[in-house]
Amino acid sequence: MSDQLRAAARSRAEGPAAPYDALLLLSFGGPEGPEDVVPFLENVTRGRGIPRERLEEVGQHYFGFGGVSPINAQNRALLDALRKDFAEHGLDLPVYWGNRNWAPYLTDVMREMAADGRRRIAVLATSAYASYSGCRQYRENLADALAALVEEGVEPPRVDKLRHYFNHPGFLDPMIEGVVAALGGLPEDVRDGAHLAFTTHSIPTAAADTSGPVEDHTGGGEGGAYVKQHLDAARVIADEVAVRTGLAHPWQLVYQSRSGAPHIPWLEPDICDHLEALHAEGAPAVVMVPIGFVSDHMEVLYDLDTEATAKAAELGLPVARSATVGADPAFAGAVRELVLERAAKERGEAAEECWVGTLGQSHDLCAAGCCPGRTPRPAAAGADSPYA
Ligand SMILES: CC1=C(CCC(=O)O)c2cc3nc(cc4[nH]c(cc5[nH]c(cc1n2)c(C)c5CCC(=O)O)c(CCC(=O)O)c4C)C(CCC(=O)O)=C3C
Ligand SMILES: [Fe+2]
Repeated sequence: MSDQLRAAARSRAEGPAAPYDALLLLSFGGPEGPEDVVPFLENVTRGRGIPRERLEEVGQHYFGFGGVSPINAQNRALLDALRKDFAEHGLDLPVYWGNRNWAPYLTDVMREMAADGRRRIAVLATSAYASYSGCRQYRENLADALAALVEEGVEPPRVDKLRHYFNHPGFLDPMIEGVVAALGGLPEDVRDGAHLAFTTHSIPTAAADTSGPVEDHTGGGEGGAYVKQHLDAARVIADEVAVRTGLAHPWQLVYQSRSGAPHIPWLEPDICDHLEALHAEGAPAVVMVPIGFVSDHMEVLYDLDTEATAKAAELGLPVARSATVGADPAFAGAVRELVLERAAKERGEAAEECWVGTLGQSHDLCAAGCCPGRTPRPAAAGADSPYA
């Protein structure tokens, strides 16, 4: 009997997600009250050289929201959406949730999964693009969690990280809808001339240059896979919005939420400087499109909805901010497709590719040297993983 036949039989017997027996939603985490803010920021910035003043400033963003980050509520809503979508599609796959920087902590959830008998886990990170912060750092966190289990004498489950989904239609469709809706919410006299400002997290240009697989690395701050992937997603959204509205809105990729020391170059321009420049050249309105983020967390609610929106008001420039995917059913469906696609491949079956834009389907397994950190550390779920 061919391997292909055997795999198909196994999928029928064990379910379409086989060999996976669980999905783990892996996210950033955030404080749930004022007393959590400082320890959370210490978790995030341990050993990362963020200036004290920047930390105090960011702490104020959280205190301004009662010390509660919106990110955990967003992830709970996504968990519900995933469970609902899986149930509706007859996919019997338990979904767990763990974070890098706050409870429920990844290591605790991994221990719980092992105790529940989960042996082969598909991992969805709440970051759609390649970069150290958005990919390898999560893989290092997975390695740390597996190491903790080994230390405790627990057999570590196998973890596979699902591919980057920046160019998956289920990630882009809700944002296309969102931009069309945001344009519709602008005053009629400025709507047609509105610019689209696609925005994402700034990262050090050195990290951008070495983002993605080694063959995508660039020099001189040109941006590597991180910038390329964002440009690809932005172009798909802008083109589709043009089809939907019948107007080609001018667009640009810009950055936000810079931290780090001022003498270290980070990706620019900043969204606030961009709003100023657009205003100076006579743009009548701007839609800020947070393509770099999966949900309405603090980077979106503070840096865009509070800070950049205040900047625009000061300039007298009408702005709107379009929706992130959050718990949109289309995104939940995309996650299901990503799990089933990878499961099929792991069974040795052919899986249909699903992507839009020009870059093609992202790799399943990060090769050695992908998105390196400043100091080499063990990372799971990649070709250089010390785990099975
Ligand atoms: C690429 C990227 C994403 C997108 C991909 C992804 O989502 O993973 C992201 C997401 C997020 N970043 C977040 C929060 C923070 N990020 C910080 C610091 C940093 N982020 C960086 C990069 C990214 N960050 C970098 C290079 C630093 C410098 C320090 C370092 O090199 O590690 C700091 C320290 C203070 C500051 O300087 O801002 C905080 C508090 C939250 C939670 C929000 C909430 O609570 O709702 C989320 C989702
Ligand atoms: Fe961040």
